[in-house]
Amino acid sequence: MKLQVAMDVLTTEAALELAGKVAPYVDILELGTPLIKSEGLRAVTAIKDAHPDKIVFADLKTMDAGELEADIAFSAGADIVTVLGTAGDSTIVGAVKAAKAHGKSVVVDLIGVADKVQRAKEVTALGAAFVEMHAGLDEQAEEGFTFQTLLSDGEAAAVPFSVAGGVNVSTIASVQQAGAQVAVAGGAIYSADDPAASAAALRAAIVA
Ligand SMILES: O=C(CO)[C@H](O)[C@H](O)COP(=O)(O)O
Repeated sequence: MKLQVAMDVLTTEAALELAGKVAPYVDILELGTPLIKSEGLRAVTAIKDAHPDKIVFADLKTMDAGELEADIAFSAGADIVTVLGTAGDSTIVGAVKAAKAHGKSVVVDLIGVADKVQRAKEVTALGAAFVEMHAGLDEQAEEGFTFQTLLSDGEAAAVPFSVAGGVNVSTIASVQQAGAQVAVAGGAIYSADDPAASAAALRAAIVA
């Protein structure tokens, strides 16, 4: 299982500093949606230039203009972009078309999708490399939220998936046991007093 850090920071400088600390322990460097909205795709280029050996993930959360948005992010250096599962099929197909043209990948983020299992199957058939079983920051704060649902949905969908939203050193083993290809950790790393130590602990919890 790969480890992805979600860099939900607001400046390119902060992202470069964080990536510099945690890169030895992670496989995928994610530029979070707030970072891309704040800094634009220049931040993607800066991270790829600094870490050409890492997979760079641009969390665009595209909802429309799939081909165009994916194309500009791949041109800026992204290896993976996200499209929302709530988008129409034509938006996902457009992003997949851009990915094929660049030799890159699309991940479909299932945040806010009521039936994640069904949509995961549909978007995989449309060409998504994998789906993200994702509970956003707001959903995590809602009463009744259970992390376990993300895992059971991933298992039930039986397609390649990542898990995002509440991954930490206590939960990462369950993510791997559920069969996820990627565990995404944001706050558990960037909010830690020592992000490198936190990333190292998450890496150590993954069974090779
Ligand atoms: O994409 C996101 C929010 O939309 C976050 O990056 C993702 O949910 C990570 O969450 P956490 O900080 O709980 O690990």
